[in-house]
Amino acid sequence: FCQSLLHTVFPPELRFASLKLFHRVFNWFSAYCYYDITEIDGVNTNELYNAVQLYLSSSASIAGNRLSLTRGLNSSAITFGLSNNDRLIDNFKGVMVLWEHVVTQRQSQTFSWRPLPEEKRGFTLRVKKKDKSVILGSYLDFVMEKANEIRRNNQDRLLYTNSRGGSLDSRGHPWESVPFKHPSTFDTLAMDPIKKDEIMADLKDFANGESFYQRTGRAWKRGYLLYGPPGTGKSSMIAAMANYLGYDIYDLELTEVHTNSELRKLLMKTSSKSIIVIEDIDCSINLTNRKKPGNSSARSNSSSYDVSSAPPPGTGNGGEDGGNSITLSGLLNFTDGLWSCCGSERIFVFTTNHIEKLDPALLRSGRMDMHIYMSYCSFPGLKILLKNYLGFEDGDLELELEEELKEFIDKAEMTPADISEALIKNRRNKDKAVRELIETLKLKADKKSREINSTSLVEDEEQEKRALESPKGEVESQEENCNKSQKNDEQEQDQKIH
Ligand SMILES: Nc1ncnc2c1ncn2[C@@H]1O[C@H](COP(=O)(O)OP(=O)(O)OP(=O)(O)O)[C@@H](O)[C@H]1O
Ligand SMILES: [Mg+2]
Repeated sequence: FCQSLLHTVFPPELRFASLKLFHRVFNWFSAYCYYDITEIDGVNTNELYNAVQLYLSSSASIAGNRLSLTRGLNSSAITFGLSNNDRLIDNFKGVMVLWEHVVTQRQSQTFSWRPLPEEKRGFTLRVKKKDKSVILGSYLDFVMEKANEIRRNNQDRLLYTNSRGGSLDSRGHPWESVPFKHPSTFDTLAMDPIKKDEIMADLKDFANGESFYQRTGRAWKRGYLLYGPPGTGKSSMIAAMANYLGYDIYDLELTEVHTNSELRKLLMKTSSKSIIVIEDIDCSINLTNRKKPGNSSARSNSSSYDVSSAPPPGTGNGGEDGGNSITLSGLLNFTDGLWSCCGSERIFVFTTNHIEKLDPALLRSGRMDMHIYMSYCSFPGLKILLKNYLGFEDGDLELELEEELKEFIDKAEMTPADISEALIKNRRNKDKAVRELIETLKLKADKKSREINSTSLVEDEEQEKRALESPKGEVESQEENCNKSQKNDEQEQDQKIH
């Protein structure tokens, strides 16, 4: 009645002014303050709204009588949420706060770049005025952190990639994301079990090492360099790492990044508990020689990356040179410099097929903490594949077949990718699969040994020719050299295997 009286008696301006005054007086005497977290902030989606919704879902599922259920596209879990205009009390460090989910109809469609939903949704947080500092200081950070944790535990990990040409999305982010669903785990990864355990222990130590990193004054990050021939499981290893730790993956496409400062901005927008991946780093580094069309040659020379004249990492301008191209030192600053610490708990993984092509600056100790050689399939690796693809447990395989596999697997130099293909083909008939695999291994081993023989034969012939052509004194020294280089080759191979 009062409201209708107010409507008829007072003009709208006066009504508005009196309401404002009423609110001001009310706020003055009220013991509470209120914070509104709306779903849409201007035209952008408010991330805090989504985080609060997820955070409250953990307590709402226990406390609430009426809940709204949601399941995101491709998500594996259902989240509970507060229904419209429902309330929930939360406790943080002994401080009681009240959350209310407020849903109102949007009055009229105002002009905007994209159509807005008809309902206006938001959370209102009610806090006692005396507790304001606690809440603003750490509660909202805690809510964000908790929401991320819930998302990760729901197996809703994300795979990010940098947008084409460095463009930003509608929310101003340079990363685009999709749900990450790679099924690779350390159980499915075929490699030497001792090496695998070592890597898993290293990852766990890293994830649990907050106090260690704090104590030793090191940034909480770790670098892994995965190298080896194609198809030996480098990408699968990255997926296994992410699944093991529950981290998001940022797959950095270096060819889409044009300047060092762009690279830094990308880094700033990554979250903690994530793996930042640069695949085929050797190919990306070659790209640093790119020349911008139309650049003067002097300028492009100075902005290009040159192995011999690469400035030491961390030397300020870092070869930015007007920001025309991304340089090795820019990349090193990305992983190592001050900016690399703008988040925490991050893992950098670089992969390459040709470690020998990489600049020593990338390989020096302390930069990439662990160098992991992904080798051709070894016998322990093969056993894992036989178990996963055909269900062979230890001792299931006939001794004779096992011996044959053991004999030929190293000589054949087949990648786990090749072997898994061979096993998939005959997975309905286990015995046939093993028999065929042995045949393939034998063939490949034979081919390899013939290749080795033929190359050594050619070398011998060449040596003989040279011996005939040159005077006697030189022959001896050439033979010596040859022996030396053979020895070196052998040593190199030994080192690789170890
Ligand atoms: N070590 C492994 N254990 C189990 N499966 C493997 C392994 N290596 C390769 N595979 C299989 O082969 C496929 C290709 O492997 P992956 O993409 O991980 O190789 P890569 O080393 O990253 O190759 P590239 O150097 O070409 O990127 C995978 O999908 C997986 O099924
Ligand atoms: Mg790969």
